[in-house]
Amino acid sequence: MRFTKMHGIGNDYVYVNCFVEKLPAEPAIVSQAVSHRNFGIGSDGLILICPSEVADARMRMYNSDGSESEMCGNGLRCVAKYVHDHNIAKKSSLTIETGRGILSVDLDVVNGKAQKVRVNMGEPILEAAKIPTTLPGDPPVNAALSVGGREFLATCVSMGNPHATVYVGDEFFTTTGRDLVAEFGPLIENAPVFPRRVNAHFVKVQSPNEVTMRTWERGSGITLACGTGACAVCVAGVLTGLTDRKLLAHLPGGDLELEWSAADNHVYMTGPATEVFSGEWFPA
Ligand SMILES: N[C@@H](CCC[C@H](N)C(=O)O)C(=O)O
Repeated sequence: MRFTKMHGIGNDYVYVNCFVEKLPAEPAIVSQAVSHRNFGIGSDGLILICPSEVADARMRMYNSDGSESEMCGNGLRCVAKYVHDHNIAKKSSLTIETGRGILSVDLDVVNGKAQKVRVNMGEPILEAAKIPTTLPGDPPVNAALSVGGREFLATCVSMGNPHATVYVGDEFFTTTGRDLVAEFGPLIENAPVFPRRVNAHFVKVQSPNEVTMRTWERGSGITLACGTGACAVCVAGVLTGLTDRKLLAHLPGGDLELEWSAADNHVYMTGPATEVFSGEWFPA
């Protein structure tokens, strides 16, 4: 199976061009196999770039545990770059069909290659039942969430996929010794109040326009970045009153620029997309 390895600020996926390539097995099985960092290619999951009847291309994304997600922000920027750079649609404005509908993307093209990508991520989903979560509130803002003997205040948003943001102190950003994101991330992901699990974001506010965040992703664990997560953190910051509508998010793999627009209620995400290498994978 021919593939291309790409990443958005370190959130790395194996991309397969399904305009020309056929998967050798079910995507869930392929995702688990290729994602393995020792026995596979090594990635946070698998992303399929497929033909679409309603957009320039369609994205399907699978986490490293094989589960399919509705959306992937870093993946979407990479899909747009691939569609442009590999001549599927040589346009600087593209539409991509995702699990949450058709999203539009603008590319910053330098020497014929897309570098920075701006995505209109659509409106955040704020009804608890649609996120989905059983925490109180539409949406739940600073809702009490007790896991592993610790109390968090969770603000929940869906960007097509479910996110919970908790504001924490410096102890969650030290990775030597006890890693609290590795400890509490899976407990939040699998808490019974999230019937379809959740992506968990641990956030420190630096200023009204700047945060530092670490993520435990549903189905993939700790990643270097989460694009939909950064969008959800932008929305959570406005809902809690902790940050403004325009936000610079520092993630372990790099920075993303976010805006929750008051004009159209859509969230905009801007960041880089990088192609690393292409190859051929031989299924066992
Ligand atoms: N890394 C992604 C999100 C990938 C999907 C997520 N783990 C889920 O299951 O919802 C991003 O950049 O948004």
